[in-house]
Amino acid sequence: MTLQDLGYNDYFEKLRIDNNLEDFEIGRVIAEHKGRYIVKNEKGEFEAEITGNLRFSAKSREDFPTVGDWVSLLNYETDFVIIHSILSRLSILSRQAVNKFGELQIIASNIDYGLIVQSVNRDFNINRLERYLTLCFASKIEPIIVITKTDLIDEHNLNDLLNKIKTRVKKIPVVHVSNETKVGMGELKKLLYKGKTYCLLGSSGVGKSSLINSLTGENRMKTASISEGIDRGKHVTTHRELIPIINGAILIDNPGMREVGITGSSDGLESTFEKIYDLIQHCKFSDCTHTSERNCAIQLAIEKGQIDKSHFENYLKMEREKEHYESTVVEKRRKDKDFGKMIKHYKKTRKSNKY
Ligand SMILES: Nc1nc2c(ncn2[C@@H]2O[C@H](COP(=O)(O)OP(=O)(O)OP(=O)(O)O)[C@@H](O)[C@H]2O)c(=O)[nH]1
Ligand SMILES: [Zn+2]
Repeated sequence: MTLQDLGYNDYFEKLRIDNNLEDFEIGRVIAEHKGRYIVKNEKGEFEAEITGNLRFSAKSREDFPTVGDWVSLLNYETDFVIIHSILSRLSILSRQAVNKFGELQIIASNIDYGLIVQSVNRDFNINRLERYLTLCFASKIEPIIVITKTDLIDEHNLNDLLNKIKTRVKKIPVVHVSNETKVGMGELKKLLYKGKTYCLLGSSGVGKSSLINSLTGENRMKTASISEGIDRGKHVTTHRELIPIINGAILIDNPGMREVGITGSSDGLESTFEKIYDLIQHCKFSDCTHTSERNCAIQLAIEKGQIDKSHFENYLKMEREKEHYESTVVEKRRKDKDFGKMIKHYKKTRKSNKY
């Protein structure tokens, strides 16, 4: 397997040269577990740890490697390497859950496309679809909508559902598949490009694992755990979280991915609600709430059927959440800072009161 097969390209090669890393080997992080990593390159798979320097200079979670990262390597041993640096990331997917330092939890990096998966039955929900879109835009990941389990409804109902998506979601590819009959798989395959990295986003039970099996052509869930003699004799079970799929594309799937939160809000609303942002710019009332004012640009557009009322309502909801989310993060940071100051002050007075 070459670096290109793992997703390496001219962009990262330029980064390597610009950062004077020509003398280093390069690899991609394919798994992470409690500060230990598996890195893969054309020479094989290696267990890895970060240099002390990287550890001590790290200011936040973002400064540690994550699955999908391209890293420069030191100290080649038979099966062990040291991660010397992380090439700057093209995209970062993080969990909206905020840790005690007010940081997001990073799930994976350098993902090109996000397959947003919803099934035609109970799970189908356009508001949620817009949430996932927003998450993708905020993460710099290109979204593709994949509707699954199409074998469970007839053609008429499927078209209804696809039309519903079309009226609310513009400019995003939508494909529909069945993991049972494999209908539509050909269309999805056309969107899987060689050397591009994908991830699957969607609720539990929508058919993500089945889709992985369809796209790898093997029962991955059986082959995922490989017990190997890494860590010098100690046997650990490692899940490779970066999976080669058809067409030479790459899929990142890890436990965190399944928990990607879409409850908190994020940036990216401008792209999901592009038309609404545009209309707001053109609303002639500067202090308009766009909810009840007469001749408000938004209200007029809704009346004329240019935008969907439910689309606008989802926008309002997500905007409110975003504001709430941002204020809690600011508040949290302020409190942590105050606490830090208090500790400092306490230590200082304790010192000066020594005798
Ligand atoms: N009829 C039908 N059933 C499907 C299809 N895809 C998946 N299923 C079934 O739906 C159930 C859930 O599928 P999974 O692939 O495990 O769903 P998942 O998204 O991976 O779920 P989590 O692992 O919980 O995140 C299983 O019983 C599958 O057999 C499909 O295209 N058609
Ligand atoms: Zn208005």
